[in-house]
Formats: sequence, C-alpha cells, structure tokens
Amino acid sequence: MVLSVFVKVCGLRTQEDVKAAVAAGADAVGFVFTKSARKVDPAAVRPLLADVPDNVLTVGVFAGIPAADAARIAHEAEVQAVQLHGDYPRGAFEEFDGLPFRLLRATTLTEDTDVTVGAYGEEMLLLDSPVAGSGERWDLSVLARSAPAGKWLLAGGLSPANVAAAIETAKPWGVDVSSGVESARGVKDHELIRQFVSAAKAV
Ligand SMILES: O=C(O)c1ccccc1N[C@@H]1O[C@H](COP(=O)(O)O)[C@@H](O)[C@H]1O
Repeated sequence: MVLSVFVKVCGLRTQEDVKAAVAAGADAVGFVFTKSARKVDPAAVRPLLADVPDNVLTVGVFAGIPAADAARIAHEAEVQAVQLHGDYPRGAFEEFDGLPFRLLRATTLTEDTDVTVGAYGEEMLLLDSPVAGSGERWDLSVLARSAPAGKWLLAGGLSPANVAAAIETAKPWGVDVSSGVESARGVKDHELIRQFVSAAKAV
C-alpha cells in the first residue's frame, strides 16, 4: 500500500480557514504564535479547534521566542504539537521533556544541518527556505541526491502548481504550505487550499 503524503496547512487564522483545510483533507493545521502577518492569539485559537477532528494534528508554530514561553502558549491554545522554527538548540527541545506535546524541528538545510529525524528529540523534521513563511522557493536538488529518511516535511514556496513536482524531486514524507495558499499575505484562499491538498495527495 502506498501512503499519501502528509499535508500540513499553516498560518490559519479563522474558523473558515480551519474548516476549509479540514474539508480539503489536510493532516495537520498550523497556527503561528510569533511575529508574522499570520500571528494569532492563543485564546482565539482554542474555539477554532472545535472544527478539527481527532485525526488532524493541531500545531503551534514558534520562532525567536524562548521554549518555555512556547510551551506556555501551546498549553493555552490547546494545540497538540509544537513547531520550533529556526535556530533552536537541542536544549530547547529538551525543555519539552515530560510535556504533552508532539514536536517538529523546523530548520533551513545547510551543510551543518543534522537531518536525522529525532536528532533533537523531535518526532518530525521540517526543512524550509531560509526565510520562514516567505513563500520563497529554494534549491531542492540537494534533496534529490540525499534526502533525510523518515518523518520529514518539505516547506518553502510550495503551491498547488508546484507541489507535485517538489514531491517527485525531494520525496518528503510530508509537505507544509502557507504563502502558496493565500490571496494576500496572511489571508487564506480556500480554493487554493483545496487545490494544494488535492495536488499533494494525488502524487
Ligand atoms: O508563516 C509564518 O509567518 C511563519 C513565521 C515564523 C516561522 C514560521 C512561519 N511559517 C512556516 O513557514 C512555512 C511555510 O512557508 P511558505 O509560506 O509556504 O513558504 C511553514 O513551515 C510554516 O509553518
């Protein structure tokens, strides 16, 4: 049996966004709790989760804030998983030991990046473009030669038009998108969400 690619739709801000992602067949929905056009308040996220079924993972995205604050905000928002995005050291992930969150380590791919999934105690690794959430594409050719193994997600400049080719090239376990399913920065386009999930799942 060939499993379809895991799809995370990130940067959701409204009930309609959440419903659109769930209806499209997303496996995970992401909420940004850091400086961004997509930033949401943890208390405002809680009611949005009522429309998320048990089989869809809810993820809080954090960058540039201490791990302890991320844990507190994730707890307040009642998300299931924490995505530490950027230059978080191994110790930041250790601060989640004993806490009830699944962990994603999101980073840019450089020659120094440890691409072993779980190297920092995370369940999933996410490889993104150098500027998180920018919609910028990056060179995937290195992944075609030596991709990580296991539960790793590809992000950065993905869209309904390019996600199938990106999956064919990099062969990720999952994909993550934000800018490519927006009509304007921070404003989700529900038809683009539907097209993105459909294109990714069809590979
Ligand atoms: O979306 C943001 O604003 C953001 C801010 C800070 C850290 C991560 C952020 N988003 C992550 O970026 C990728 C999506 O990138 P793209 O917009 O599709 O190019 C995804 O991992 C988001 O979780």
